[in-house]
Amino acid sequence: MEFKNLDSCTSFAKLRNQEPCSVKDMLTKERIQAFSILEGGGLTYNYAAMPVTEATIQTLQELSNEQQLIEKYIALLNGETMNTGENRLVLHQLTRGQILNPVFADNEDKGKFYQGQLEKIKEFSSKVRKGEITGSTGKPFSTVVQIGIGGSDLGPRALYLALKGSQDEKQLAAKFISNVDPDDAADVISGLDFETTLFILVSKSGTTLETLTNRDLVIEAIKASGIKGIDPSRHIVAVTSKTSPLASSDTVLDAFFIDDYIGGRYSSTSAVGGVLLSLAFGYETFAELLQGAHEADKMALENDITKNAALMDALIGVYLRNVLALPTTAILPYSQGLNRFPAHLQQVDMESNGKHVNRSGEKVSYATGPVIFGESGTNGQHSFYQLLHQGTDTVALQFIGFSESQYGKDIVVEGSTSQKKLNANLAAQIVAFARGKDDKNPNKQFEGNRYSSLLTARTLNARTLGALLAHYENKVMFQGFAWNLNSFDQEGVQLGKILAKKVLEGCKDDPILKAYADLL
Ligand SMILES: O=P(O)(O)OC[C@H]1O[C@H](O)[C@H](O)[C@@H](O)[C@@H]1O
Repeated sequence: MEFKNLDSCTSFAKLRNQEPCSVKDMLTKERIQAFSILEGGGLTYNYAAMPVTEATIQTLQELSNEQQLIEKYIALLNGETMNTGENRLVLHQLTRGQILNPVFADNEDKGKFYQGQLEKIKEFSSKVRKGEITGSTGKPFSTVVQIGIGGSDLGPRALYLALKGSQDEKQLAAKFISNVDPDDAADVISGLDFETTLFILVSKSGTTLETLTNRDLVIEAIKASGIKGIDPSRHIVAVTSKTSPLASSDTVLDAFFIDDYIGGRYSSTSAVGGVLLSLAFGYETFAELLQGAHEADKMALENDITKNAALMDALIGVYLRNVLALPTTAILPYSQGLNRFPAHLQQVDMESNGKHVNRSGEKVSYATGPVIFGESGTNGQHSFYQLLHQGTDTVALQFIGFSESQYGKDIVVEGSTSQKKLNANLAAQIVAFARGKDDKNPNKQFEGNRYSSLLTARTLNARTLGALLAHYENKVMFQGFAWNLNSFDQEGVQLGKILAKKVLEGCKDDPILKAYADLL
């Protein structure tokens, strides 16, 4: 396997020399049908409104071959040390099922280890949901609160919100405490009945300041509640690494484990998301989510880019970033359930590929990960779409849509249901962005040629959600390979943490830090 920079690829030079095309006149019914890829898990990726021709696609295929994107994915699945910065394997796909060879590390079969944790989650969540495991005063649990930050919060939270509307059976309510701002915890705690609340303390490292602080805050609040006989340790479970300080703690009801080979932002399909989702919706729902993700992971092995949605999305993304020089990507789900999904993808994408050096630590001379932002539609239309339509920057657009709503509670107003109105808006936006509109008045002129892709499924459920999650994780992975980055470490978040510690220690010898600290 060869690791080389994007700008040393002959296929990339070829791509740059091709005449860019405009989607303005290209969008036809035939193209919409043809430029579509079935992804596992009931998901379809459509790239008809992306500025690519058959020639572009051919060259992107050459780039995929030249950068050995599939070979690198295979190596990752087979347990090669792809996270070179931290000298770790990268095994999040294995949390949803084994695809290739068994992977051995730390003297164990890692697939079996993750499976073992799943079994444990299944049993525990079932007992809690049946009331066989209760709080310390004997009442069954009815609420779970996840305490965690970054990958231990964003993914699980986004997935929980996405599935809340697709379940009609018994649900345990879930809430989240992440920020070290005490108002976050205070707000959540104020509405809780501690006797029926189970806290899930999630920290892979077991050392994250925010999470440990919030744990202590919660324990103090439980103690201060004055509830007779309440024991905080019977209301907390931990999700962490076996070696973390939280694991050895006798202050928790139970502990579930992940390991160093699951990056925080890729941990939603491990115990980090599994405990919460299984408690809230039942283990079967979590298993369906894993199944959807596993199906998409398997599809991502396809060499032919016209049959591999995540790979195609990744390569078109590279084209937009490195040939058309677009700095930003907007994630636009036309689904209220996905309203925190863009926030999760910000971490997945920007923490993975927001890097300026390659795997060998050399500075690269091309653009890497884009800025990601997003909001659910149609809300976003009434906010930032003005810039998307008529601003001076072209933003790469990624729409997500579903034919059916989750709750199915809908009425016909003026001849159409709300779901129809939602999807009519989505279709209209894609066409408006691509085609634009001529007008004599420059203020009302839409240039068009603004590119978008569309991920669709019949409805947002556990399986399609799992596939959607895997789609983006795999897209980011392929882009990291194409850019020759290590997408699996995150050194860039360290400096601020270290300086914050210095501030807490009294700033010692740094007058600038002290000046800022004194402002607050
Ligand atoms: O799960 P934890 O070890 O508490 O880590 C929580 C978060 O901390 C760091 O800031 C990392 O940048 C994130 O990738 C991680 O998800």
